[in-house]
This record gives sequence, structure tokens and C-alpha cells, in this order.
Amino acid sequence: MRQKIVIGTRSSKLALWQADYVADCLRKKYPGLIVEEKKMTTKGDKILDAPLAKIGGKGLFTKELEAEMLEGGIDLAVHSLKDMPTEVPDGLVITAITKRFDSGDAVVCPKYKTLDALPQGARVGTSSLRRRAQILAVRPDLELIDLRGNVNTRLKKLDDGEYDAIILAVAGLKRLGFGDRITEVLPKSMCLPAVGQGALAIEAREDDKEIRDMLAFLQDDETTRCAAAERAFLETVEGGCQVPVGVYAVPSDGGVEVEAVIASLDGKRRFRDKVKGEWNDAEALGHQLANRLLDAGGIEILHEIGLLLDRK
Ligand SMILES: NCc1[nH]cc(CCC(=O)O)c1CC(=O)O
Repeated sequence: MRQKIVIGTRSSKLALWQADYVADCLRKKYPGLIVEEKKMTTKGDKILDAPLAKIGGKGLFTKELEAEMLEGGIDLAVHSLKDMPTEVPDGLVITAITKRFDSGDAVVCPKYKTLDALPQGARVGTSSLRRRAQILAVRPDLELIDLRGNVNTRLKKLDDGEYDAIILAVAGLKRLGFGDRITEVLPKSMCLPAVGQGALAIEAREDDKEIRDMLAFLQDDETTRCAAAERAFLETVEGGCQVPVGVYAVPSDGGVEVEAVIASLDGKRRFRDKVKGEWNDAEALGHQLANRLLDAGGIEILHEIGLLLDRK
């Protein structure tokens, strides 16, 4: 048993909440263990003036932490699973995925409350192509405007009157104590979440058996299986957080059901479908669903967006 563990984290309030959460779980489980946090800045934190989709690049929020872990400067990193690229660098693994409580997307709109109630042409802030496409599909009249920055900054921009409504992950808002600002949770029938949205990924060195054993208790098996299906879907459509795809896996009849969408940026074309199967086939189901949506026409959308270079 290690006497001291160093957790690497980004320094946004949300990232710190997530690192603190894991640190507290570790201290409770292993009384006497010294748990330290090392705050780091990633490329995604530095570039705040460009839309995420334009900066591109995988691992925008993870790379610097991963390099530090490989060097031995930190023992583990806590990430939002949704920010994790499907490929983890050699020598590292996602060693545990924590229980997901909230997977959905929220509307924060003090004046009109719901998306339906927004007046014609209202200004809606989101930096996610996935949210943009799915919202335009039902409300093509709305003006979608890019919104960057951490959760606190985004809420401030709304309060300053730059937007009529903004869309954020339910999980992030609740973690930071802003659950009461949510005026609507978008139904999954309208808006499918990002891969892994709401779950935490704990990344460690692959060969660090001691740390990995110590972290094993944080793993939630159900969430892990669902995440496997969702990440397999993403792997096949080949994108990061910033492609207009949504996917959501849930336990169903002792197995798993996976539902996904690929949508054009204007929301006019949408390919959405679902598959159901055994727990053990979670990954295969994710791949299968991705291929089905690509074949149905999704592949043209991804080509248009220029994100899909090579179909695997
Ligand atoms: N891309 C930023 C990001 N990464 C994780 C979350 C929220 C927490 C989560 O989904 O687990 C957010 C903010 C948001 O999308 O509103």
C-alpha cells in the first residue's frame, strides 16, 4: 500500500470538484493515506477565444496530465469521461469509471425556462456541435452562438445578457452547486448526450498495479459497461467531444440498450437508431450502431464536416 498518492487535475472549478471527490473517497477508504493534488493547465484551458471545434485535436483537456503521469509526477488523473479521447496513450489506462448519476443536458434560461418557450430567433449559447445540431433540428429558428469558458464563466455570460439561454451538462452544474439554475432537462428523445457525459474517468499508469488495485473500489460496473458501448460507438465514427454525434447506453432487460444520433450541423439531416443486446456485447453493439448510422447517411455528414478522414 502506497503512503501517498498525487492526483493530477486541471484547475477549473469543475475539475477541482472532481479531483476533490476522488481524493475524499480515497481518504475515507484508506485512513492515514496522504492524498495530494497537483493542478495543471491544458491546451483546452489556455485557448479561450476560439470555438472548441476549430481548435480540434484530441486530448485537448488531457494531454499535459498524461505526460506528467508518464513522467511519474502524478499517480493518477481525474477527468470527465466525456473529455477523454477513445485512445489512451501507451503506458496509461482508464483504470476506473465512477457511477454516473446525471447524463443529460440542461437548459439554463431564467426568463423563458424551456426551449419550447423561447421566442423566435432567441440567442442560445453552446460550444458543442452536438447540442447545436440537435437543438436546430427542433428549433431551426433559434440563433446558436458559441459559448466557451468554464461553467462559472458561461453562467456569468448568460447573466450579463449575452444569451437568452445556455445549454450545459446537468452533471457539471450539479457538481458546482448550480442545480437550482437548471430550468429544463432536455429529454433524451430530443437530445442525446455526449459519450460518457456525467461519468468520471480515472487514468493511471498501466503497470502501476498497486495504485490500480487501490482505485478498483471506485469502479461502477454498470456505468463502465455503458461507457464501453458509448466509447466503441465514438471509436467507429472517429471523433472527439466535438462532432455532432450523441450516444446513450442504459441497462435494459439484463443487457444493454444503446441509442445514438449523427446530425448535420444545421440539424436538417439526422440519423438516429438504437440497438439492444447482452452486457458482454456492449462494445460490439456500439460499433454495430455506429456502422449502421454511417451507412444510413451519417458518413456523408462527417465527411462534410471534414472530421472523418478514413473510415475504419
Ligand atoms: N466539455 C466541458 C465539460 N466536460 C465535462 C463537463 C460536464 C461534466 C460531465 O459531463 O461529466 C463539461 C461542461 C459541460 O459540457 O457543460
